[in-house]
Amino acid sequence: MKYPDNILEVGTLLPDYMGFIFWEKSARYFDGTLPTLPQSIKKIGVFVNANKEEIEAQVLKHDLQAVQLHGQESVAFCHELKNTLANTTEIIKVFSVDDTFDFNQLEPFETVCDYFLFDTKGKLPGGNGTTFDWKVLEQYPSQKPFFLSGGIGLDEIDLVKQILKTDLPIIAIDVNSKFEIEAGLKNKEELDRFKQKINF
Ligand SMILES: O=C(O)c1ccccc1N[C@@H]1O[C@H](COP(=O)(O)O)[C@@H](O)[C@H]1O
Repeated sequence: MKYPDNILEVGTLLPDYMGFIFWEKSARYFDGTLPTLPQSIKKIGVFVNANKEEIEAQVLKHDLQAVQLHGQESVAFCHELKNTLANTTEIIKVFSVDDTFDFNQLEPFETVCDYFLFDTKGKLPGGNGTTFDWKVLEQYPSQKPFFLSGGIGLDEIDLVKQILKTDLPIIAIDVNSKFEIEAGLKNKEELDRFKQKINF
């Protein structure tokens, strides 16, 4: 999300989370002032290999309830960040998935983040607009709840409904570029349709 009026408009749909990209190279880069959203919506800051001070500054400035680490952040970094943010901010660690993804790499992150997020491996760190083959998630070895992400749009409604019927601990369906009129500007009507259809 990027534009205040659009943020407020989408806020009326009461998503559980709303994300703001703090990676300067993104067309969705957010450097404005956040309007006041309903309290139930947790604001996520999305970062790519940012340093601790930068993350902490944005958390304080925008009163973020969660940070999404969308780069190659290490276990030690997540651990340090968790202590710095005094456990009051959720830490979501992103993994870029393809058919060869090794789920063993998750284990050391178990104790240093609150959620995993699985996005599709692509040219960009995120926002590639492509899905990965969710069949690989049959190998998911953990109980930790995760966000399902990567190129999810209206065409994926049936697949989303199917995967939500499995035992996988999916806590959120994360949508982005497939619901855009232009980068950062979301189509509220389409988001509403998606939300009603998946009824999550
Ligand atoms: O959207 C971006 O520009 C972006 C840039 C850098 C890191 C993450 C980014 N977006 C996140 O990527 C996933 C998947 O998005 P999409 O559905 O494939 O467009 C999502 O979490 C976005 O917040």
